[in-house]
Amino acid sequence: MRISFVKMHGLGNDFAILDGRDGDLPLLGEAQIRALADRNRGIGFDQLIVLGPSETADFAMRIHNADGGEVEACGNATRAVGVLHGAEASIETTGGMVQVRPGTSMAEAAMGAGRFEWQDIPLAYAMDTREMPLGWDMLERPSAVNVGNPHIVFFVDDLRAVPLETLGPEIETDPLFPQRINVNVAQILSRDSIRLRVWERGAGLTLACGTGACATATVAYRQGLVDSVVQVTLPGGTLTIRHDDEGGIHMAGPASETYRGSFELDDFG
Ligand SMILES: N[C@@H](CCC[C@H](N)C(=O)O)C(=O)O
Repeated sequence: MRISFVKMHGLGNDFAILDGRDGDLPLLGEAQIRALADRNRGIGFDQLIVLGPSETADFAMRIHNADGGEVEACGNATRAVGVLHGAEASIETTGGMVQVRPGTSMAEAAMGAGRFEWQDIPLAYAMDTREMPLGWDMLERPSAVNVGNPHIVFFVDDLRAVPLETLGPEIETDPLFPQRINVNVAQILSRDSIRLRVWERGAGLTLACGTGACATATVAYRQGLVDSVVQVTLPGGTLTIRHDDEGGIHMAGPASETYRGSFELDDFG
């Protein structure tokens, strides 16, 4: 079976998008997704995005990391899918409902409110974003927030000094996090500017993580470190994150199509 895809990216966080909104896509297995994600032998992407029909929203979006695992939310893909769709839309994800409003090579997305919990266990000290008494080497006293998907956020004085390529996988797979976790390391530059690097669960170091930017900005805002509108700069570029009066998180930033193609499913297991 031949399957068409659209390759897109948001700040260099890249996706292959399969459009099954008319309902005729087969379900791909984890091994097939891993093979397609291979940057030498497959298409190569951080996440595979599968669009489908929805009874509660304009359409549904399922998200798979490069390791094949299905996850709940993806901020950069939300904007990319908005640009692909070309009109304002509500999108059902397993992490909740999101709204997207596309412009030219950019989109704004309403990502919902952050839930201050630690994986399945809402902890008293995590509920109000207080720092948690935990540490991994030079990364200490994180906060945890769920913005559809789970994130842990560390604030540091010098982002460049953090070996995220070694600490990221260690924290992601710590037995404290049975569902694994996205690891954000951030430096506050001013009340409206944050510098951020993210080790993504199931994808590793990426050029940008939209939900990571939302998670980091919302923790920083709740802790009084930044204003309600903040620029979050990742290796791939900058997102604007805004908090509304109800606690909703809004993200704005670029997204664009790279190319279109197709693959033979049998070639990928
Ligand atoms: N790149 C994404 C997040 C993708 C999912 C994440 N790795 C997870 O496992 O939750 C974004 O832009 O938000």
